[in-house]
Amino acid sequence: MAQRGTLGVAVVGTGKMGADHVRRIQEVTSGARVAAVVDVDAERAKAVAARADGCTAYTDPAAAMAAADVDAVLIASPGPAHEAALLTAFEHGLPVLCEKPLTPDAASALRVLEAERKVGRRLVQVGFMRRYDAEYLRLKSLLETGQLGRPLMLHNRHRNVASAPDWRSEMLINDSVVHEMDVTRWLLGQEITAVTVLCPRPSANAPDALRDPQFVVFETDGGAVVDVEIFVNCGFGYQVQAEVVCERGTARIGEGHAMVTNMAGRWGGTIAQDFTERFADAYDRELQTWVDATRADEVIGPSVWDGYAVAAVCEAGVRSLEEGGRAEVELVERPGLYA
Ligand SMILES: NC(=O)c1ccc[n+]([C@@H]2O[C@H](COP(=O)([O-])OP(=O)(O)OC[C@H]3O[C@@H](n4cnc5c(N)ncnc54)[C@H](O)[C@@H]3O)[C@@H](O)[C@H]2O)c1
Ligand SMILES: O[C@H]1[C@H](O)[C@@H](O)[C@H](O)[C@@H](O)[C@H]1O
Repeated sequence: MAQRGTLGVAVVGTGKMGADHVRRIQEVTSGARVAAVVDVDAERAKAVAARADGCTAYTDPAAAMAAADVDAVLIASPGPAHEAALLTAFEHGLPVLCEKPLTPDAASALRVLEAERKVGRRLVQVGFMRRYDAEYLRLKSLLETGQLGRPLMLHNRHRNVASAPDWRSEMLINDSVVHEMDVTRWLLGQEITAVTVLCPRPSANAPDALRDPQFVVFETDGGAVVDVEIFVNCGFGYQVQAEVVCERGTARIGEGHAMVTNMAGRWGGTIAQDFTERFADAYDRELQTWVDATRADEVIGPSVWDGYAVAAVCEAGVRSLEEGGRAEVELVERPGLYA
């Protein structure tokens, strides 16, 4: 099939991620241009539009998606605004790269799933960027060789320097552990069936009433047990680490030892401070993959089913956090479109 010409992308939401994706499309990605930006904050949209040649600023996503020079949509507005933007994109038959989460809860994710099924073909790639990170890709390839035997356990650490002052305890699950939910399903090829959240004494550095850190345990339908330490006010850096324990060996990523320095009687290195630094390559690869696939009229990568399944796991996680104990995950039957 002939490849489409340069893809005109509308970026919806021009905050931290949206503005970074606009820069990426302009400076890093080939085969795409920013045709439109949308933000409910008109001044912000205008300021970001001014950085891209021939880009129009909008405040209404529907108006941008109706524009003749828009061929695809990148959604980087806050999670609660994703459903409306996705449904509008479906009305126009536009392919979408939607930042995580697909939507903030399983019911709305299911509505998006039903709407995409009505369209009759996949349109959405969900922005679970860790699937494009070089270290995670190496880990996945190693597991696929079968050399290590079957995976039994997966240990994860996910640390952020500091949370925003308005963070609530469930956001550690919905905004952060959401990535380990996707990574678990993708790396192991198994669904998560139950979640247990344990809360140690909160760090004195966490804002008032925030239960930080949390220790989250997943059980999977393949019999694996997965743990996640999530600590969003660790103070010292941004760290994402994973170790898979298999029958014949283990494999660990995320040590961040790309460069080790020796100086003044000490050895060491630096720790990334933020996800835009740690996952810069992953975001670049994610976006280029989406552009290339879209230009070839294909949709690959994390699907609406993945977004829905993770939303259901998040709900179980929040139930366990709020009510204590182990919460089971309920999923509808997987439709053929996502087989
Ligand atoms: N993949 C990752 O690692 C990663 C990292 C950070 C954020 N995210 C996700 O990216 C999305 C955006 O996060 P952010 O940190 O950039 O947020 P942000 O608050 O910095 O920016 C959001 C922007 O969207 C605008 N907005 C709000 N409602 C809108 C609507 N209905 N239509 C258009 N614009 C609207 C806001 O005015 C703001 O400019 C979220 O879904 C978030 O979870 C993903
Ligand atoms: O929204 C961000 C983002 O998703 C990061 O990738 C994650 O590490 C953070 O914990 C979260 O707050």
